[in-house]
Amino acid sequence: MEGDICDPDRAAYPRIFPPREAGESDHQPFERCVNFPVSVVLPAAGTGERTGLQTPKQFCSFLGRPLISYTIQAFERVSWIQSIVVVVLKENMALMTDIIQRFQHRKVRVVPGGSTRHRSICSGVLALGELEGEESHAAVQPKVVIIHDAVRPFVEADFLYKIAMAAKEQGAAGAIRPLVSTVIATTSEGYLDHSLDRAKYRASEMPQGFTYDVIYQAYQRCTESDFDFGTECLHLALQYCGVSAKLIEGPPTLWKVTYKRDLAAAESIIKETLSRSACVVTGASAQAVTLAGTLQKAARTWDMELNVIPDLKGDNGSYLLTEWNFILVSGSLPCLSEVEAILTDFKAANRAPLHPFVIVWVHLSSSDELSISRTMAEQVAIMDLASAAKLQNIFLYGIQIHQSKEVPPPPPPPFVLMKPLGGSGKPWN
Ligand SMILES: Nc1ccn([C@@H]2O[C@H](COP(=O)(O)OP(=O)(O)OP(=O)(O)O)[C@@H](O)[C@H]2O)c(=O)n1
Ligand SMILES: O=P(O)(O)OC[C@@H](O)[C@@H](O)[C@@H](O)CO
Repeated sequence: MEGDICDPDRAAYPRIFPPREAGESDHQPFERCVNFPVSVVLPAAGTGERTGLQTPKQFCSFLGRPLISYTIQAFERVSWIQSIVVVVLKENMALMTDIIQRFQHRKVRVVPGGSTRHRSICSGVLALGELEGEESHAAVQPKVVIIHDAVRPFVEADFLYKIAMAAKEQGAAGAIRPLVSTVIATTSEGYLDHSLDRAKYRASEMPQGFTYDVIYQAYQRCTESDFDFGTECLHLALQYCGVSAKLIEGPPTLWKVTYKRDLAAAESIIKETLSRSACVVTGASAQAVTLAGTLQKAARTWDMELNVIPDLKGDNGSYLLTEWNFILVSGSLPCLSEVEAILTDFKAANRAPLHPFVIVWVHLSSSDELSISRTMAEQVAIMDLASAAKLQNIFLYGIQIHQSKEVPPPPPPPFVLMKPLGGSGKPWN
């Protein structure tokens, strides 16, 4: 049914969420989902000439991670998207496969692109009709295809939901934004011919959605000239399938990375949003899970996203590659081995810590017999560990929350960071 609540663990996904615009609705803890198969085509076979860089912009790295990995993650975290086809130049297919493996992306297939964006998108759409390998078990031919430029990393699940639902109803749907500049027509001699009434026009952005049949037919019927010079999929749907797309005004975060300045803007947004997310590792301790749950609820009021996981093993290992702030909550007697283990995991993940990581070790102690000497010894030990971690560009903080057995536990304190033990980095928030 439309709007079914599903995937209540959505918060468990690693998230990059674009800065909230004034008045935007608060982050929803649950995700609306659709009840028909939806797949995504991410055209990423361009060369990014307008950036003036050798590296195509979709492969430019921010905080040790290529731009396209952030875009893929934005779609991966949407549980009702069954599969993602990334379309890259043949010579970049090995690189793209490596990125998928390194950042443990799921539901992703790579296909070769073409000499123009339309040819690349068409290649992705055709691939959705030819399911192969393990994909054929997990995914079916989609009812709706979402097409989204791989260089638009800031896209939210709520907007994708709107586009998918409108595409299913209407056959096609697209994101639009108000024009910033007026559109004018020029004469062949380079003079003004006429200007368009800006109020009547909008900028066509991405994501766009189409029923599979519409976009498939549109590409079957369009001309070579469309393939070579066209820039608008919505036009093909209208021209060759008679489907007039539903237009939905999107948030300003849907902009496309086109010029070098856009790369700098994207990096600052990624950094800003990453500083507002953290991974809480609770271990097996029920006490730690309780505190983490309280923290997660409180963090939402600070516009922060906390992913709560028991450990960093298996699939959760991907957090070591995508998260920058970790809160290790240990309810047992302080065992530095948990901290040492996470530092070892970081080393094994071979993260190039160009920017400081932060690990906050929260130790809940309820024993009244904690001897002063023991506490001192632990503090010295963790400060030594923090000094060693700092050489890896990891700032280790320690917080000890001691509650006596005699006194009922107080409400969890507002999460205030202590001065770093041994580190000297800025508190992460
Ligand atoms: N033959 C092409 C050209 C573009 N794209 C993709 O379409 C998206 C939007 O295109 P654009 O911003 O124009 O990217 P480039 O073509 O790489 O940029 P430029 O025109 O500056 O070279 C990008 O993700 C790009 O990789 C594609 O898949 N295949
Ligand atoms: O023309 P470019 O390849 O730079 O970008 C593609 C854009 O035209 C396209 O993403 C939107 O305008 C929606 O169709």
